[in-house]
Amino acid sequence: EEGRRFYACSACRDRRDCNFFQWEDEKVSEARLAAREEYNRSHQPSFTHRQNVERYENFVLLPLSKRRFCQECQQLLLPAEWEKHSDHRFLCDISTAQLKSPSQLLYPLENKKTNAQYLFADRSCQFLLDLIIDLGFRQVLCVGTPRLHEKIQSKASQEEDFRVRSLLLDIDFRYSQFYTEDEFCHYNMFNHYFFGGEASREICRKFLYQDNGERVIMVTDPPFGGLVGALASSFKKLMSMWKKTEKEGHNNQEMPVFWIFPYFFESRILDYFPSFSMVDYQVDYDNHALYKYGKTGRRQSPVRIFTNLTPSMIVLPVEEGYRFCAICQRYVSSGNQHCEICNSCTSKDGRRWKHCVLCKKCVKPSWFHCNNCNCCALQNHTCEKTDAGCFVCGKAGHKRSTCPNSELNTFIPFGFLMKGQRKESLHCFYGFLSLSSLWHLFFFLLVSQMLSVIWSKSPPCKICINEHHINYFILP
Ligand SMILES: C[S@@+](CC[C@H](N)C(=O)[O-])C[C@H]1O[C@@H](n2cnc3c(N)ncnc32)[C@H](O)[C@@H]1O
Ligand SMILES: [Zn+2]
Ligand SMILES: [Zn+2]
Ligand SMILES: [Zn+2]
Ligand SMILES: [Zn+2]
Ligand SMILES: [Zn+2]
Repeated sequence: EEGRRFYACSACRDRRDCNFFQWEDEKVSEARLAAREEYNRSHQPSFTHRQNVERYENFVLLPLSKRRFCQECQQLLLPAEWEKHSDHRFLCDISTAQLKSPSQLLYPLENKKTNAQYLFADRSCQFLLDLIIDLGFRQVLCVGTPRLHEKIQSKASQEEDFRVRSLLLDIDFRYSQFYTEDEFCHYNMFNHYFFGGEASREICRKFLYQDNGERVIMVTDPPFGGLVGALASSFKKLMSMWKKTEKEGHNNQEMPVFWIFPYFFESRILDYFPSFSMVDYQVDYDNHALYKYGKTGRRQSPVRIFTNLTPSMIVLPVEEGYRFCAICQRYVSSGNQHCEICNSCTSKDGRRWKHCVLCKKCVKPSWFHCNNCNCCALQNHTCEKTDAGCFVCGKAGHKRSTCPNSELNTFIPFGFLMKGQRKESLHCFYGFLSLSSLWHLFFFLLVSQMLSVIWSKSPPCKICINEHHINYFILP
């Protein structure tokens, strides 16, 4: 049952996007190392960040009629380069306003697991910025939040008395065409890696040190398919970078953080950050199909803000139906009723939850208590027989939801077993494959036949929002 440890690409997390693979204890031959180096050299972006900054400086000097953007290469073009892109689709007359909104100009890399670029709807982006300003923050470290960064940057360049500054850390190198080295660092948030080396890390460190780090907040919105553990480890490193600033008298403080993530990851995030709590605010996006329309006709989003700031400080818009619960001392969504027995506003998804006396907790409105399973579940669920053992590891005495071995045996396509994947991956397609019994293999073949028919029309996974699989398990 022991897994074998290996290295793979943390940024892509899909072998179709990046096939790097190496056993932990593998000896790699000189020839293979050289081939790898060569591959890396030939796959560098065509321009460095520095070159891109210089190109941008030249670009803004051009008259409107000479400003082109190649949509196929996702690149600003200087007149000398037009020829090379003549049979590509391109945009003309790129205005200063367009240059200040790169997230509108660039197409979102949303199909790839790697980027999962879901951009904030303006309503949510404005809400975040207003909140940040009202809380008195002046430096915003934007980790994978290009749209928030862009809003801050363009306000700062237009309004003289706007004092907020921001630095974007993101894996999407296309942004290096629009921002200087002080405004954008090419960064992998799954392993805390600065592609620009020590100089780039130093820019980040300096940014966190401004004002003695007193008014810094980090706002991050990672791809939802990513491992919480890997993200948490990187965020802890960023937080400890901040902690090293010499702040008088508050050495035990944590850097304030907004981590934007779906509500069903709450327990995973709290495992790593016990000081965090979930805010009821529903974060909206422009470009994904995840939303369901609620009874009120308003879109319901499962995405929330997790923060280490005191909940009562996070004021949510009353005009959108949020209200303050005086007992819980926090703003909650309109449907979230205070339960007298739990003594808390217990809803996680915005709907009104109901209390189950037998489970001793509040549950989703669509759930009923099942005497077989001894817990609440959907009416038409299939009972998990306790004597059949756990769904994940097969051992008796617990169910898959509490399986202590669920980190094991997660199957990665093309035949590699990976240890270290955690429970949250189990809801996904690949996690499904991991359950290594023949029965599951058979069932998988059956389902994949069905899937191939409906594949093109299949909705995104309700849980992690990736589009290429459907969730099979609904987490409790
Ligand atoms: C869910 S989107 C969030 C965008 C945000 N809602 C906004 O509108 O500004 C995820 C962002 O993280 C970035 N990203 C994806 N993988 C990353 C990685 N390994 N390291 C750093 N950034 C990454 C993407 O390029 C994208 O900008
Ligand atoms: Zn082109
Ligand atoms: Zn309450
Ligand atoms: Zn209750
Ligand atoms: Zn119950
Ligand atoms: Zn049951």
